[in-house]
Amino acid sequence: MKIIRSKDALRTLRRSWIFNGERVAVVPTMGALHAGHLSLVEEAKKQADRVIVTIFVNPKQFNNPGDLDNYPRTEEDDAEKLAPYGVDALYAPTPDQIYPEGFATNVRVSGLTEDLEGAHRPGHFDGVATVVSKLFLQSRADVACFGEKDYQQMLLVRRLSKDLDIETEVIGCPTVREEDGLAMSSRNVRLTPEERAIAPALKAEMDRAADAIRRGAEPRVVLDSAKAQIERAGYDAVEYLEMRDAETLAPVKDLTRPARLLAAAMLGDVRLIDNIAI
Ligand SMILES: Nc1ncnc2c1ncn2[C@@H]1O[C@H](COP(=O)(O)OP(=O)(O)OP(=O)(O)O)[C@@H](O)[C@H]1O
Ligand SMILES: CC(C)(CO)[C@@H](O)C(=O)[O-]
Ligand code: BAL
Repeated sequence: MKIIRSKDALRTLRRSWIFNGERVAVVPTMGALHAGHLSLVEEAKKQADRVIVTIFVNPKQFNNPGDLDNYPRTEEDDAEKLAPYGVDALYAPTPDQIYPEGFATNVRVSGLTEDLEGAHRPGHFDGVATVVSKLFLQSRADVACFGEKDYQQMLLVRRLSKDLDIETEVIGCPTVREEDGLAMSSRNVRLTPEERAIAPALKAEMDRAADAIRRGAEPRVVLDSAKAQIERAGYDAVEYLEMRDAETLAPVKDLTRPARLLAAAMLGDVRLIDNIAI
């Protein structure tokens, strides 16, 4: 696996692959890799001949400076984790390769990003859209794998790729979970043992709520009661727990179209998100 720091080196490598008619996949990450990321790498291997994993902790998408400072950075371990997966290149650019002196462009996807995560993390999705546009254009990959764990992010990336005529197809991959149902996330390592024991309550209550709604209970009542249960289990605050159209994320009141439950909640100073199909 080659470790690449510059966009020029990435371009040279990609050109040699394209010259041989090989398909290229990219898996964008912020590092601190876990089994969720590795499932994206496995899907990328199925989709293409060559796989690039990117690691870049993107300052532009952190709305909270403490979160950026505390974000785990474990590049050596990450490279070791990737080694058995037959990844061709690890692209871990220096910041100037993404945001050179004078950088002044902002990519914003409207509509999809204004609510849910967008409402609670101002500026976050502009940062994601901007960096993902750059990673797509620098890698010129045929496909990119994104996790459903960050469902709103996956939809916005799909939208921007279509809107900007970027020829990178966005593939969504299912959320990988711990045995007790907690969605794997790089931020989970910041939970104390007590918080880690409480953490599965979020998914458990979402499952219970989804069952009740499928059986015909009134969604608003079910979701309000699920929020209260999550807080009773020990979460500090549920920021949102909503039922939305699975494609547009518009609010929905019934199950006439595929829908999704999406939630974000604070546990101590760690913010966890999750979503499930309903
Ligand atoms: N549990 C998971 N299952 C499937 N994909 C995942 C999972 N966790 C993260 N991903 C995906 O991996 C990619 C990189 O995500 P990222 O590096 O932010 O990891 P993360 O664990 O989501 O970290 P964070 O703590 O920032 O949420 C994204 O496409 C994300 O959706
Ligand atoms: C897509 C991404 C790598 C952009 O920085 C990030 O938001 C993430 O890790 O999900
Ligand atoms: N996993 C999405 C990136 C973020 O939370 O900043």
